[in-house]
Amino acid sequence: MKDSIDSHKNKWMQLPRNVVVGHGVINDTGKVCKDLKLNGNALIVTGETTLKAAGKTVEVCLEDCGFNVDTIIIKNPTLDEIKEVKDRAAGTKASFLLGVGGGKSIDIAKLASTHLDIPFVSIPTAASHDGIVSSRASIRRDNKTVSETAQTPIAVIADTGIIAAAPYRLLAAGCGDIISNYTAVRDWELAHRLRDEPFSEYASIISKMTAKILIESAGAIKAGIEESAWTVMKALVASGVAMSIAGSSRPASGSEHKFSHALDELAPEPALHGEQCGVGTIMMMYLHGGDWQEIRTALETIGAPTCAAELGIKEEYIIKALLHAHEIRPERYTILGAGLTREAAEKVARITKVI
Ligand SMILES: NC(=O)c1ccc[n+]([C@@H]2O[C@H](COP(=O)([O-])OP(=O)(O)OC[C@H]3O[C@@H](n4cnc5c(N)ncnc54)[C@H](O)[C@@H]3O)[C@@H](O)[C@H]2O)c1
Ligand SMILES: O=P(O)(O)OC[C@@H](O)CO
Ligand SMILES: [Zn+2]
Repeated sequence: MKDSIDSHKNKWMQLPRNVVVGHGVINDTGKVCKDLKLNGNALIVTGETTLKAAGKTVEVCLEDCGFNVDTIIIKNPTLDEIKEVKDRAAGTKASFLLGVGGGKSIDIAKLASTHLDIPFVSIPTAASHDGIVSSRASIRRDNKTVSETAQTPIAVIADTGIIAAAPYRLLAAGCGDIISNYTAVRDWELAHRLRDEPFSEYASIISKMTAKILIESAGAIKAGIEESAWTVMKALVASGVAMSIAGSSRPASGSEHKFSHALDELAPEPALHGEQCGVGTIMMMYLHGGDWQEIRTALETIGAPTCAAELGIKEEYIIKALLHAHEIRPERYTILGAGLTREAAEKVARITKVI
């Protein structure tokens, strides 16, 4: 039989099996793991703060359900720390990992479990990033941020009580990470048109719609309100699913993420990932000729930073990051093209009131 073009098509999409969101659901961690037929030894990957916020509770829940539990404290998603987690998991014969914390704990657990070929459960303690369900891990390699393919968590347990009690700055940062989908999709469309890059209509629509719903809900996102944690968590899950459908971070990461990654490399004290991406979105939307004021107003309404001073980053680093952003993942084509001139970088930052 003659092969048709369609018979060559092959796509592998990974999505989580259980997504459990709600007040107090952290107490169901053991039950969720049993439901997934996980057993044996568990390794919790968490940070110092998030151990107190949720890691200890996860430990107790798992032990109550008969699991042997070990915990490792991590700081940054570097190759060294990922190796430490893998060695510890091998030493304790862990049969699954749990990432409990912000984006860094989750990315480390995600990538280490992928390398070990064991399942991983994602337990976010803050709605600060959209890596909660994605099949990507953003890690540091030679002081550069790289995006690696990783497995999707087998389950997500998002306790809105814990997330709402976390510092509000984290929730506002998560909104910045979602709003950045607007420019990420515009960049992707551009790369599709100019470079014939593969493009997923479904992933792009989910990604844009998620940002749109969040912008429309901006006025209702407030500190200490659990409903706000729900709204942002739903958006982060949807954005992660868009990345899993695309099989890349393209629907959620474009020129604004390059700007944020450049700040991570250049600024002495970078701000939160989502905060930097939000500010980057204002400027990249200006470059795209879109409604950058809408982005700025939404971030302002939410209480997320919109300028260098609010990020706590000196203006010179904003310009440096704009000048170097295109060098980050050069294979990912965006509106930054081959780079901005200093004059253009200063102009975009001034017009959009970032500096
Ligand atoms: N894999 C992906 O698809 C993806 C998507 C978006 C972001 N990321 C990555 O995620 C990271 C950003 O995530 P992040 O902003 O959460 O960073 P993070 O993990 O460093 O967390 C930020 C801070 O919040 C604190 N924190 C978290 N929960 C808390 C709580 N309940 N109470 C008090 N403090 C709490 C942490 O201790 C930390 O100091 C970056 O490395 C970024 O590249 C990955
Ligand atoms: O691939 P990167 O640029 O790390 O992006 C992943 C994530 O930050 C998207 O919100
Ligand atoms: Zn991001």
